[in-house]
Amino acid sequence: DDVPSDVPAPAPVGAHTPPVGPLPDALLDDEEECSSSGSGIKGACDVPTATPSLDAEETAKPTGRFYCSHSYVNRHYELFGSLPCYSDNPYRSGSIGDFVTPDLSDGDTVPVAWRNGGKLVGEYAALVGLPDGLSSSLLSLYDEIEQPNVSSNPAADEDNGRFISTTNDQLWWHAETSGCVQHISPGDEATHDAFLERLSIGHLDHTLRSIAKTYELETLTAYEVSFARSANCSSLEDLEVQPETGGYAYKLVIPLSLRMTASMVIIDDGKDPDWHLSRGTYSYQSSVGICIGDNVQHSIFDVDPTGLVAIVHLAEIDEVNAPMIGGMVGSAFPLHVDWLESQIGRHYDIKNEKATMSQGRRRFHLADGDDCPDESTVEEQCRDIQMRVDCPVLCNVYVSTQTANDQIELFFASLPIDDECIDESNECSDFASSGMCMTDMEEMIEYGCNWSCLYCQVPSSAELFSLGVDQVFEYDDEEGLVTRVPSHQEILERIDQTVTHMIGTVLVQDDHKAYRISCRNYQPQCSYWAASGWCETYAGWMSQHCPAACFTCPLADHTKRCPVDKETNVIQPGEMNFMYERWLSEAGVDISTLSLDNPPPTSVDHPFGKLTVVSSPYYDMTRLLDDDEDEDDQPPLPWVITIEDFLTGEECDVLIKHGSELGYEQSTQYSNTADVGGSHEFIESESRTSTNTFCQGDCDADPIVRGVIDRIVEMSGITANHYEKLQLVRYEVGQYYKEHHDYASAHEELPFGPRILTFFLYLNDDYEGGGTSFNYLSFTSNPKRGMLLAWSNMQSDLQSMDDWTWHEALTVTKGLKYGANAWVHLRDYSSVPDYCSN
Ligand SMILES: O=C(O)CCC(=O)C(=O)O
Ligand SMILES: [Fe+2]
Repeated sequence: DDVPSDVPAPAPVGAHTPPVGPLPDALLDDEEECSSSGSGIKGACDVPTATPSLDAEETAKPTGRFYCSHSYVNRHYELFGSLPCYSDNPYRSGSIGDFVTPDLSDGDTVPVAWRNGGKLVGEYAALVGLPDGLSSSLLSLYDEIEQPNVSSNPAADEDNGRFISTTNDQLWWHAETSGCVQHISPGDEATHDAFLERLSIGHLDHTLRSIAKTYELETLTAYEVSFARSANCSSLEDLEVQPETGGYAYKLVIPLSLRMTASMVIIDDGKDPDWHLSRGTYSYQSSVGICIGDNVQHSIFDVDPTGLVAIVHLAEIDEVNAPMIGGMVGSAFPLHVDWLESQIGRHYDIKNEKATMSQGRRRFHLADGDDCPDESTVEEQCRDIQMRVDCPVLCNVYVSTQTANDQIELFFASLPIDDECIDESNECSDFASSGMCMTDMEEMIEYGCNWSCLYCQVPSSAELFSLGVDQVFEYDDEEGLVTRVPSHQEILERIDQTVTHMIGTVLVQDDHKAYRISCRNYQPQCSYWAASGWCETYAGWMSQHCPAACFTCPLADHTKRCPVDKETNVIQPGEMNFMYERWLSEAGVDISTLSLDNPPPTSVDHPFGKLTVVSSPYYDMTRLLDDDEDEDDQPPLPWVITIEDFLTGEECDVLIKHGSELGYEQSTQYSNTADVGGSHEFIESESRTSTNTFCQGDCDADPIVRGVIDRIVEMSGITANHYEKLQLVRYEVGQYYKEHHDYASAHEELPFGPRILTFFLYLNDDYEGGGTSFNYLSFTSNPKRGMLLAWSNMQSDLQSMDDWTWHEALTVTKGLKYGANAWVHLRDYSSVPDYCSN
């Protein structure tokens, strides 16, 4: 064998420290001849045998057909050694020469570079010895894409690629890139995963580790993968340039099915119009891949219509290069920057098992933009790359949050099936979705709702369990509340910790039983906020909206989060009527003599205005009852009273003015059904078509408004902290508020308690219709500007709502109606935080 045995070796990676400094002169020499014969793998010229010596570069003077020299470099241009290349490139005349590789075994990584006129080119390229199983593992995957489909229907071009759905539920994107190369890349993340799984079967992690060592990278992530076919290439057309990432992004090309003639060119820059003539080519060998890095122009060219390679894009992803890589949208799997960042530090594990896949890939949760099309047109529209970037969830590009539940599902799957765990009533799922598993655990157990409530000793239902809504990475912090923006990594860690908390505590510990259905993330930004410290800063609010991310499941229950203190009730049972009786006595009526036989007068002068008794417990109710109704079954009649001129005209005008300034909005109604977390919604409803606003800010601070509130306080004897802000209402012609009650049972469980009284104020009267009608009391008010209408919403015993005081605001038939509600609560209202208010 003519080949000197001391040709510099592809030394085991990391086995030496490369010398630093300028290139030795010897390497700047011009072409040298290859020394004749031998039995190299190329047949034409012997390939130097690899040996681990680094001292012999000067003696490595290949002769014969080797005519250029090239160097091993790392990414700092430090010299490792040199290898000859040979001159008789059969396809290109005038090229400097082809690179010749030694035999590489699995894990050997040889950084390579051509040298041209003393200049090193192709700075970040390396040959990589591949594990034996890798090609066959990937080929088997390619076979599953129904090859005939690929080869008989070449896709037109990049923009007109097409999706191929395979029988095993994979989705591939098949497009022809410039020239003659067809790319077949995963069309969704599940397929992407399948590809990575095959890579891991082939021990890709081992290869990646070698590459990472060669380039002195901490980590490598296989962020994009595809198959490439060189179909009908007749010239060097498929020129690509790796982006400039400072040495952190690479692509590894793995030969799968090639003839000896299939080649790849690597060149230095695109400035030379004859670039393809100026640099050498590299011919593939079966178990050697080529890793191409920054700024390296390269191309598959020519001659092998069946040529097939796999391309694995690798990067040490960080905040700097993620946007650069992410900017190169161009496959069916758009490289969203957020997605890339979320893969930081991810590496393929050495184990072949699927279970270790989680080591290699970060589950990623991305939200769709606002303008995504509806489902029906998705298939067509999602062929557009931009659409796939903008609507990744809709287009099924990235893993949806549901799969953050993978671990949870595994957890459930690992549990024994508990046959005892059943529902004994069909109503259980409704109970569960209304939050009763949390608030009424004893009843739910009695009903036998163990399954729906996940109460079983071993909660064996992944189906019902949820971490809540999809989590996102972005938060538009308009109010500037976030003091520290969390990194994606931190957000993902928070999601992981949430899963761990669920599996380790919530789903297994008895004291968390009640919260298994309700402990969720109710907002998409929960993990973001939690990672930024909000569980501490905004503890109460977060425990309502994000109990899962804050690990505060028991506080999902508002009775725990917002305790009710009945000791602070402003009136005691039986005292409800005292207020009205005091009014009468203030108007000179002797209330001690009042009885059914001696009812109060219907009209008296009160210091605050002309007082009319519309209804009182001393009035006869029989006229209000149907024939079949018995008086004894009915609660006593309530007090309903009007006081004319309670407000001055000026006060009315000021309130109307403030209402207009604040802006009236479509009114809502309070929903009595709680969501799973025990919160109640305000819903727009057909039964309330008017608009309203709340008197806050300038309105509430206005001395004239304060005067009105002081008067109501004096009149009621209940201090201002028990009132909601005045609700200013406005009805246009045709608007109304259908029969309803101001009492809301859900308020009983809230810190401020139910609305015991309503003071309704009429602010104008230049309209028609619009009276307030109490159908059970056969009374409809006759609106007068400045008039107060006062009634009780609860019976005097404070045990239940007063059914007599259902009421409605009749349709306004002409003009505009303005009014105001002052609602009085049983307990303090003003200091109750928002997160305890519904
Ligand atoms: O506008 C009215 O007359 C009554 C309004 C009312 O009942 C309410 O807003 O709750
Ligand atoms: Fe009302």
